[in-house]
Amino acid sequence: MSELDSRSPASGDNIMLDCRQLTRIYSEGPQDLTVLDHLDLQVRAGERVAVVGSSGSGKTTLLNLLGGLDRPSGGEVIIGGQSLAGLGEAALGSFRNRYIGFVYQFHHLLAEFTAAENVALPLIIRGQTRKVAVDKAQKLLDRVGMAPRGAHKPGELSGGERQRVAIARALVTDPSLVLMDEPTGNLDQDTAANILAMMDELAATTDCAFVVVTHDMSLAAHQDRTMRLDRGQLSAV
Ligand SMILES: Nc1ncnc2c1ncn2[C@@H]1O[C@H](COP(=O)(O)OP(=O)(O)OP(=O)(O)O)[C@@H](O)[C@H]1O
Repeated sequence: MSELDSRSPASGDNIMLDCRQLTRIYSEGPQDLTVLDHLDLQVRAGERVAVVGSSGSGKTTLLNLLGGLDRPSGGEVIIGGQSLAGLGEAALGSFRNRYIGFVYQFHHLLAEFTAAENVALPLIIRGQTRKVAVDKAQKLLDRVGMAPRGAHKPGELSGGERQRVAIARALVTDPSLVLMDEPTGNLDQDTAANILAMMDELAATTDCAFVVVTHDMSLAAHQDRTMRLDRGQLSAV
């Protein structure tokens, strides 16, 4: 967080993610659909928050706004003191690459690249040399227990292994915020337990904030707190 710390008033009070009055209205259909309605959420550095809610309640919509993949109809998302509203498209892309890690159930690893190359890619995009990027990628792969499989392409890995590679890729840039959508979906219990243990270690050793969307109540219970999304608002569970 060093670069953000120096320019961030919000990080002084330890709030890493600050959503204020976040509203998203879809206007494409015959009727406007208000999915998020003046939603507030604060997540501290090093804190893990689970978001649960029924299908269609707006969890993906929320994650997309938090990750700067979509723009709100109202309100704002502030990460480490930086309002995403203040960033144009190119700056938003760089900010995302630098400060936000994404882990989705369908991990979108690039099939033609090895696991190590997939993990190194966000650093290469950021302008790091290939050597620096690959060295750091190897460290992250080691951390998720995947170092011996770094030379394999995604098609040669199991679902759980691919998910661990995706987590390494999300963390390789030392993000301030990690957004996870069903990170243990499709995984067997042992692999899911491994991933939970890894998240515990990360939360204890970095000041990264986590927002974890899940239907899995045991995964939710494992986070520091759980919020339920309902009718466009979050409330504590
Ligand atoms: N681009 C869009 N245009 C119009 N409506 C949309 C759009 N994206 C999502 N919606 C609607 O917004 C609501 C919330 O969708 P969202 O995908 O955020 O829910 P969710 O909680 O992630 O659901 P699930 O758990 O089933 O994945 C749904 O009614 C959905 O149909």
